[in-house]
Amino acid sequence: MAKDSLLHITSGTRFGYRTRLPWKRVDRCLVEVAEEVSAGAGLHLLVAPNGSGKTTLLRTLAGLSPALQGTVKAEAQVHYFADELRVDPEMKPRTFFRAWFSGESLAAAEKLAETLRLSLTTPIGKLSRGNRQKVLLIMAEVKAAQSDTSLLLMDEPLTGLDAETREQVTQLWAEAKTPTMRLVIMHELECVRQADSLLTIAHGRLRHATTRAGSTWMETYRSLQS
Ligand SMILES: Nc1ncnc2c1ncn2[C@@H]1O[C@H](COP(=O)(O)OP(=O)(O)OP(=O)(O)O)[C@@H](O)[C@H]1O
Repeated sequence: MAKDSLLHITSGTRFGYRTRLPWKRVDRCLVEVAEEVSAGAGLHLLVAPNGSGKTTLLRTLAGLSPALQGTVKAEAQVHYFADELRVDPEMKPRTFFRAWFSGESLAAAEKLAETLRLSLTTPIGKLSRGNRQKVLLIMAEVKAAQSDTSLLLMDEPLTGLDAETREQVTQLWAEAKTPTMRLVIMHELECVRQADSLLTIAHGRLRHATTRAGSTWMETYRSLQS
């Protein structure tokens, strides 16, 4: 594993799922890794068409499902955040944060809620989609701040957020003090100004660009997809 690399996926690794037919088990491969992938602290975007295997890839990196073949190594505390917060809808963000954090971490979570204009006293089930996302985003930031080195795997964390909040969140990511690698699934590349690399899935292959082809990552994305 290269120095400063927090995530390493060896070439030949295959991501997908297994189905069981009555007489045998069948591997359904969604993503193959032809060239090894290494990435370190910073913001890494995972952008690919619907149904191409992004969530499956992220869940495998999180250890929630096995790789069909090959290995994945993470040299960091791994935290996975699904695309939706699944908790008791009656729970309020304040109670949620108090269940997870105390002391300085709890204070940091409550401060972030204020910064992002999240009501701590509205039941989570009554919050809008964007406001529910804020609970997840705050959770992720405080978790990252608690570890020396973290790998945050986030499935569409910016979905549902208004433009101002997106701006604030990407700013928070850029200013984070602890060495954190964020691998973030997203669909709207336009809202990201600064990122360290872009991963995509094209024709079932994982592709990784560490330099931007044009003024935005969109051009890089298009060239990797072609
Ligand atoms: N355990 C499973 N059993 C059956 N099908 C599965 C399983 N896991 C994933 N799939 C299928 O694999 C495909 C890829 O799913 P995945 O959710 O990883 O894609 P995605 O790129 O995240 O999609 P989206 O952008 O729409 O969220 C989908 O067609 C999905 O239905």
